[in-house]
Amino acid sequence: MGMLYKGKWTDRDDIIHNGAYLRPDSKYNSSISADIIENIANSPGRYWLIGSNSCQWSQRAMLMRTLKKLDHVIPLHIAHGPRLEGYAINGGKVWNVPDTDLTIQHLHQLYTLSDRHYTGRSTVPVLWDSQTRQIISNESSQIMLALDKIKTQDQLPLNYYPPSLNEKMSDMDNWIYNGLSNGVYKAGFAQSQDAYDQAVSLVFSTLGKLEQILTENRFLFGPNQTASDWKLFTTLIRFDLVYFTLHRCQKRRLVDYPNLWAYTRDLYQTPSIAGTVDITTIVAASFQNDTANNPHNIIPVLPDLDWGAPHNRDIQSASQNQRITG
Ligand SMILES: N[C@@H](CCC(=O)N[C@@H](CS)C(=O)NCC(=O)O)C(=O)O
Repeated sequence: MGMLYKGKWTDRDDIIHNGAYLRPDSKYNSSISADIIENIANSPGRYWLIGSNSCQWSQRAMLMRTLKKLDHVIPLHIAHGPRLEGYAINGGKVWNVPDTDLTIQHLHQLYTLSDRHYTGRSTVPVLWDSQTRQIISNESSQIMLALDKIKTQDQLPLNYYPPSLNEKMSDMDNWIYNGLSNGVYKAGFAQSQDAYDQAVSLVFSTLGKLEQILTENRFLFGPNQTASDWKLFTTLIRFDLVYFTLHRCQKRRLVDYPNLWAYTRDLYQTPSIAGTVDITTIVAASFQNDTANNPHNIIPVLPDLDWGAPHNRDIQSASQNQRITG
């Protein structure tokens, strides 16, 4: 896949250790300051979100932008195209870095614009400050949290991080990340049987426990959606399409878990969300860019999944269906 080393693109990877995949921490991982959050609201068009339609981490940030009605405040650029040096920024063509006369072709060039000695992976999503030409964050969870805090006039007063759930959400997010959301990558990128076995076992024990939790609750923490649900959603929606086959997580499909499958449809049917899900690109880009698992670049035929089928989960908590505001 390749990465930047001291500002230069190299073939190094640094992600497999003893046969196991180890996702490096994002380099711009700190929490986004209150000043920047205020600036985002007050300077529409200054901060850009760069994401990819195939990537579950990008989709988390893109979802939050949509849920919080920030589309006119934070422009979105979708990175796509052949990955010659990591992510192409604009389908193989050049892209004008916003508010500059600079053009780039690869995502990694945005990283070296921000820090010309950057060492690390160049990943999406990126929150980019077009004024200072700096990456503000390349960590989806920090971007989500910051977007949730932005207040604009025409926004619904929704809060996906209710303060009362702070600790519980953080525990839930870590558990789901380790077992499932990153677990499917540990399974898919494993280079030893042992590493694969361990990862897959954790994937399915996590799914089993989630199925249980969703027997009692419409969403992870009750009748209201939280950011934890949206993080989980971006993994679940890819499960039968990509992780089941390409990453060999094939003990059970998402559709074999009645609660999880209905829960995923419930989230998918939330207004404006379907527009952030590009099934065709999720499948095509995942299969075309994983030459280790799919050397001939064959894109599989999509499974028949009816995302629009009634989910019937609102019945469960109709009496308590009040939004948390904040
Ligand atoms: N922890 C990061 C992970 C981001 C990430 O790994 N993105 C993948 C795409 S799904 C990527 O850009 N990979 C390119 C690479 O590792 O070179 C986040 O949640 O934002």
